Amino acid sequence: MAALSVSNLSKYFGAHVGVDGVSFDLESGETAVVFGANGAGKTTLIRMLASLSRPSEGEITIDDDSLVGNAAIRSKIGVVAHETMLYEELTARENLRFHARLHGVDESVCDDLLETVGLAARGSERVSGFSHGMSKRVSLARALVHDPAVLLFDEPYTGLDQTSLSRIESVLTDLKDRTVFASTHDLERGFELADRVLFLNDGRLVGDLEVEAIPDAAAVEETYEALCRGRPAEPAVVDRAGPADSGGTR
Ligand SMILES: Nc1ncnc2c1ncn2[C@@H]1O[C@H](COP(=O)(O)OP(=O)(O)OP(=O)(O)O)[C@@H](O)[C@H]1O
Repeated sequence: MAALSVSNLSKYFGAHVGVDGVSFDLESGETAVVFGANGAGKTTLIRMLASLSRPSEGEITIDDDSLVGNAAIRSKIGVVAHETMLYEELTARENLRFHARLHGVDESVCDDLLETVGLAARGSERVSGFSHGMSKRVSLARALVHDPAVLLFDEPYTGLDQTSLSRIESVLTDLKDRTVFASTHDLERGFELADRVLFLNDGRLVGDLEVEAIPDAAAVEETYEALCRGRPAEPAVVDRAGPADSGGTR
């Protein structure tokens, strides 16, 4: 049974297609990184998985239960989105405790998580005074409060100071037993983190490769370009998504 299953998922913005017939399964404990050019559909895809946006078509299941419109299943997901979605006037600890109460979780996990993201000493400070990197770390801690089966992270490494970057990188590395789905432009770090790399182009999944099929981080871009041209990448790789022009129905 796949931990996260996405079937023929599409999102239309009027006549414009943001995500087009995307399908993939993630096994429990797998980390997948989605890579694609600007406008390829990464954020749109993650927002649908995070229930922040309703799919136009298709299905998302977590442990075989349908996600859309199902609050109980939504709680199996932790989300770090572009917007940190924190309460700016609350302290870091209060933000985490609020989330713990929402999910009926023992609040004692909050201090452990602040420690995990390197903010134990700043827990009593209001988030409004935090840098972008610190807010992102609080957002990551909050996403983990309810011990979700699946963590979604949109652009974990973008716009961060070095301290936040190293800390987030190390937390994600330590989450290796969890199912993680992240988008990134950071090929080097994304490659280090991933078991699987999904390639999006113009909303379509043009490749879905085990990381072992890609020689190194430098080859990710080259692989992407080959897949966008509709060719199998070199060296020979398994492209489970099929040819680039196989999309969903409209
Ligand atoms: N709310 C919206 N209304 C209309 N079009 C949208 C909306 N959100 C996204 N799009 C379009 O959908 C496509 C996919 O956008 P998306 O933001 O998901 O791409 P992305 O891969 O995350 O890009 P980036 O790397 O720049 O963040 C783009 O063409 C974008 O302009």
